[in-house]
Amino acid sequence: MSYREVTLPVSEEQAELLSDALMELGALSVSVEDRYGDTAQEQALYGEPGMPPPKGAWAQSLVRALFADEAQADAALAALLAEDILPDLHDVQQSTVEDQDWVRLTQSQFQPVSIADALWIVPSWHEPPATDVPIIRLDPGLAFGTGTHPTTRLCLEWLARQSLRGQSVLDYGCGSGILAIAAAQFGAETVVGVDIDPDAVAATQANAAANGVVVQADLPDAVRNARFDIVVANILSAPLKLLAPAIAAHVHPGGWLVLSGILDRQADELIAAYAPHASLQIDNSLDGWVCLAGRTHSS
Ligand SMILES: C[S@@+](CC[C@H](N)C(=O)[O-])C[C@H]1O[C@@H](n2cnc3c(N)ncnc32)[C@H](O)[C@@H]1O
Repeated sequence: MSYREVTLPVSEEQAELLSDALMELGALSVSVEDRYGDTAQEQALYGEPGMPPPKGAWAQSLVRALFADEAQADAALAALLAEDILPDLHDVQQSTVEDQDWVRLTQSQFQPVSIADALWIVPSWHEPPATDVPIIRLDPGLAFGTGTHPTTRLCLEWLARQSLRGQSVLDYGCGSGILAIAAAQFGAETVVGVDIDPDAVAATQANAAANGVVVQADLPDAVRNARFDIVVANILSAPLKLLAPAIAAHVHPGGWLVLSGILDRQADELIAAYAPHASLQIDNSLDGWVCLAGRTHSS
């Protein structure tokens, strides 16, 4: 069995109208994605404090609609033209999508990941490797962080190089809780994860419990006046810059601040934004991303 996929490049304003129209016209599913996803031009749609609320689509979006067959896809496109929702079929593409075991296919994309020979991240459907190093059991879910993304990996590698015994660690923007769980498994005494997304807070709580470690997960307000020996924040350049005073204020004087989610070309700007609070340097880079680390000023 196969399906017919129709792909339409659209502007932000058109994305919702077109998605609704495609569903009305019998699409089995419709998804909207960043036309420039996974490139240097990709856009984040976070609702950051002090910034406009998140939008429903990207400036240049791709709408993908799945139809039962080619005839239904053609009929839907004809209706969009007749209704003047589409001016022409110039940039519209169609392709055949073979039916597959989607669960198995998704699972096959998440293999066990080894971090610096110091940690394994293993999905629940895989046998854990025979190893002496800590293992995090983690499945992809609603919250970001499976260990496969370079920004997460860079933070995990930094944590793996530290001696965390007796240290307090804050994972700012904890997503799945992967960094917080790793810190706890590496021996940190107190570990807290905060996130503006309640789904991420719930995911961190569930993942920490599933891995048998104690991580306190909450919304950022819960740690308003708290300080830690180490703060790791894997967010993105724009929010990291905006939050510089707030994030830096969570680090004890002379403690470590580790920032990720930063493209190579954004490193200097971030180092400058944090200069009043900490002496950051590029710790490591991977696939165009850098991780910055440094100690906060002593007083
Ligand atoms: C790229 S994910 C990182 C997840 C995980 N820490 C990792 O390294 O894989 C960024 C996370 O930061 C959260 N986030 C974004 N802006 C934030 C903010 N202003 N305060 C707290 N969390 C934020 C997002 O909801 C998301 O879960």
